[in-house]
Amino acid sequence: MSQPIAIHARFSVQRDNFDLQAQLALPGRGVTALFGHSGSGKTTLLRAIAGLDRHPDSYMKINGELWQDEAAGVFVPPHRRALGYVFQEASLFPHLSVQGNLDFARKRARADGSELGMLQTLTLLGINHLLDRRTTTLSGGERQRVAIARALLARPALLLMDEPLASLDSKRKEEVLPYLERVHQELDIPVLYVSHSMEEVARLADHMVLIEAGRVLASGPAAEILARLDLSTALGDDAGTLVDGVVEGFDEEYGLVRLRAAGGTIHIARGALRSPLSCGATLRLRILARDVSLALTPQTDGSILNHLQATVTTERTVNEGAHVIVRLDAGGTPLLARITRRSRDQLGLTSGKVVWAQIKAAALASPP
Ligand SMILES: Nc1ncnc2c1ncn2[C@@H]1O[C@H](COP(=O)(O)OP(=O)(O)OP(=O)(O)O)[C@@H](O)[C@H]1O
Repeated sequence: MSQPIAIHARFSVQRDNFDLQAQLALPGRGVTALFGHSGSGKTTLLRAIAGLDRHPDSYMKINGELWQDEAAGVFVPPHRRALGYVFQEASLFPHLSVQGNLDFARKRARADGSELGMLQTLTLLGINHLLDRRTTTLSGGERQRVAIARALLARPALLLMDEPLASLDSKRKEEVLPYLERVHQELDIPVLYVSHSMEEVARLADHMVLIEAGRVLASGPAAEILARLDLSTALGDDAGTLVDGVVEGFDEEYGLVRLRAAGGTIHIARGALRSPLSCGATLRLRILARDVSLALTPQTDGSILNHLQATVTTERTVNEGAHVIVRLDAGGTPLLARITRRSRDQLGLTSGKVVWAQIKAAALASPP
């Protein structure tokens, strides 16, 4: 569902070897991922939004409140902006307990902020049992959960997260991600989430801003951006689409889950699910273009389990003419397939042709 725009911003950053020109119009609710390669300008943008760095010719307004308008000489300093900031490494006060850190944030909370009480916040992040602990004795994942709770208790109008999982190993990331998903579901404020991990973006983001070399290449609903052929070069191996499915049953003997998606049934290993799901539960899968192959008839003598009937809509040649990314419509759900140009010619693919998209079940690990 599209959200009304609540954030209007424009930043202009000039550095010796880098310049950023970004115009943003972002929704007032949900997670917006700022996605781009290392050095593309994500942190620069987040710091500008927070007011940690001040740049000329810049502008930032949220919910009708003006934080910066250099043309009019307006600049609200960071400590006066109603925002929470979670950094890569949790910067907690080491001399205070977890409770002390949280009390500090609560004292500084905005009177008119959204009503997320202490108990609700502790429960949301699963940190009730840590209150008496010194922050120096916490694991990395626990520290980040406390840092997120502290940011929320300040009742921000905007939550900024700069790669909050980057300093954690994959096991700790998996520990924290479900809490981020819960925060995402419960919070009624916009979250800007910087990441260069497509896994995190696909899992958390409703909206996406794709940044390349200081420029906004695209901005909009994450599922739409990921399915855009014209961005497939920028996304490289991350090109793929998000597909929503409903669990329709289990194949107990082979440890598989059957998902009903718009284009047909998709099998995925039960062990690849991050939490046990029951029939009727919805699941979002990320299907990478490189994991989809195409056939003119349903192949029953191969190892690939998932076959979705789809229609070719458009295509784009990449990798110096060797590959083609084909965009397909599978019962209303967009899919991308990366195949060789030679295969495209052998199959005689043209717009409107009906094909079978084959997706290896084994490629659909930990969704999305
Ligand atoms: N304080 C600074 N002074 C000078 N140059 C900087 C400064 N901070 C960042 N840069 C440069 O600006 C560019 C953008 O950096 P930025 O940290 O915003 O990128 P990023 O997309 O967040 O990267 P990463 O994913 O690696 O964190 C880079 O070329 C970086 O070297």
